[in-house]
Amino acid sequence: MTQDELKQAVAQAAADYVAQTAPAGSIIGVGTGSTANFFIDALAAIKDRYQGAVASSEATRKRLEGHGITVFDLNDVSDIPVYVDGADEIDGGLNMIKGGGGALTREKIVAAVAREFVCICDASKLVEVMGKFPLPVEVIPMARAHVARELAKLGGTPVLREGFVTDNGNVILDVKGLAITDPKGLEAQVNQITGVVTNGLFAVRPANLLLLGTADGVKSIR
Ligand SMILES: O=C[C@H](O)[C@H](O)[C@H](O)COP(=O)(O)O
Repeated sequence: MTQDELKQAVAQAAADYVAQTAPAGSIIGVGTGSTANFFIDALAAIKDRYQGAVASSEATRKRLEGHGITVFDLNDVSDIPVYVDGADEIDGGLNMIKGGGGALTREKIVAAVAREFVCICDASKLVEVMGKFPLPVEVIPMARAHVARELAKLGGTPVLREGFVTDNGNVILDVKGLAITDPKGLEAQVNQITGVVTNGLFAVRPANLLLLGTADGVKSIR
């Protein structure tokens, strides 16, 4: 199976899971990225059961609307039974690195409201210790140099994502060389740096369920 076929398989498994568990008339949280895009396409087939969705990025909002799915402002929504999104890396404790597409902050906000986080990945994303994938950190532009110096003190090598601006008007520093043995501690530590909006570690709020696309089929890991 190709990587895209694995992503499509987990996206379909997630849509089936949503159909089984999310109450009719509810609002679904939707992530960002190539795997989430396959999920949006699968969600379109069952869209009439739901009121609509909350999007974690402008790209996701456009794709949802392209399928005729109503997109709600998160401020108008108090209950999201399930949030479905991909990840750049995920470990056995279902902690994740996200933000390869730069949508980490809105993803973290929607995930914070959701009752359940379902992560959908192909098998290449499951790792023992996270950190091979550079950790994305969203930063207020005027704080870029200060935050970079502070991240270097933590042992990382921050690299500005050139020519990229987030949906929130900020920049991204991708931090290489971090061995993430304490994901929750590092998530909190990086978020303490003044000028950081948030970082791509999802450990304070890890996934509840991983649907992993493998050559032997989709595996469910809790
Ligand atoms: O900002 C992007 C998101 O965190 C994505 O969920 C993540 O980068 C994984 O994307 P993909 O499914 O394209 O590998």
